Amino acid sequence: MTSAHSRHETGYPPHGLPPAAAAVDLTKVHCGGAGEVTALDHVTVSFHKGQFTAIMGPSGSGKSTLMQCLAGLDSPTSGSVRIGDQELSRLSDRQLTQLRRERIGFVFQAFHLLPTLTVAENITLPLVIAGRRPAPEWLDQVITALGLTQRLTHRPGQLSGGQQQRVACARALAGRPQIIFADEPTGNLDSRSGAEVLSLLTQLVRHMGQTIVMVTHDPVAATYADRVVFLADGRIVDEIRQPDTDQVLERMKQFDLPGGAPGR
Ligand SMILES: Nc1ncnc2c1ncn2[C@@H]1O[C@H](COP(=O)(O)OP(=O)(O)OP(=O)(O)O)[C@@H](O)[C@H]1O
Repeated sequence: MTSAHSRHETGYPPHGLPPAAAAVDLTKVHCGGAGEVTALDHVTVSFHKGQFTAIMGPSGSGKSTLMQCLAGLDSPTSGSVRIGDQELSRLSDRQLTQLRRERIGFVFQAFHLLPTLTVAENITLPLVIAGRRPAPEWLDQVITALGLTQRLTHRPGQLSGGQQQRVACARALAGRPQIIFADEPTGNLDSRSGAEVLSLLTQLVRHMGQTIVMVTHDPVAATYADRVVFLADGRIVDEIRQPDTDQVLERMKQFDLPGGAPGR
């Protein structure tokens, strides 16, 4: 197990390239009916280009909040977020929407496909909405990589859950995003379909240089990643590179122990 370099700093690229995404000293306080909740507490983390990172941690540890802030869907209370060389706080709402459309792909637990559209139409829909023209060669490459060539005229209802999630992955990739954020992408799939989707995500990283950040509760899913970052109580408490299931399970067990977030 590789411990984080310090409790506030983890994941700077060893090769000196700028990261695909980074949070620096990121704090997010949610103000709700029950008062203020510090969901992220001075988090500094970066995500290398061409790497697959999993984010894990107990329920309520801040995983979704971190992903939402990184993707520009939520704004930090303090600290900063960069996608590539672009700091998000400097952008107007309109520029942020444009950045999300052009540079970020999303995959969610629910596939969010439109049932009346074909697979091909679902894949290109975000591009069409954004007024962008799909690049045919790139689309071919994506569709082939995700094994969807024979499914393009099908409707989502004619596909299995795993196939539908592959369509959602193709849709996320269609605009050639710099980074894909995946929130529990296998949460609705049986283990075999989940493994298939995760293998395909891994292929996208290995062969197409895609950068992926995935939130997951599943230790097996996390082992497909190059690196697992652990959050507890809004802080990054550890990371494992080239994880195996035993290491991840062992680390997760510690969260159940009293004071179970060593590294803080
Ligand atoms: N909109 C909100 N308003 C108030 N509190 C919130 C809001 N969103 C999240 N929180 C709180 O912030 C903390 C972190 O939540 P977050 O959803 O980021 O955790 P998580 O690790 O993704 O949890 P889970 O694994 O259960 O999805 C929790 O205490 C949560 O209740």
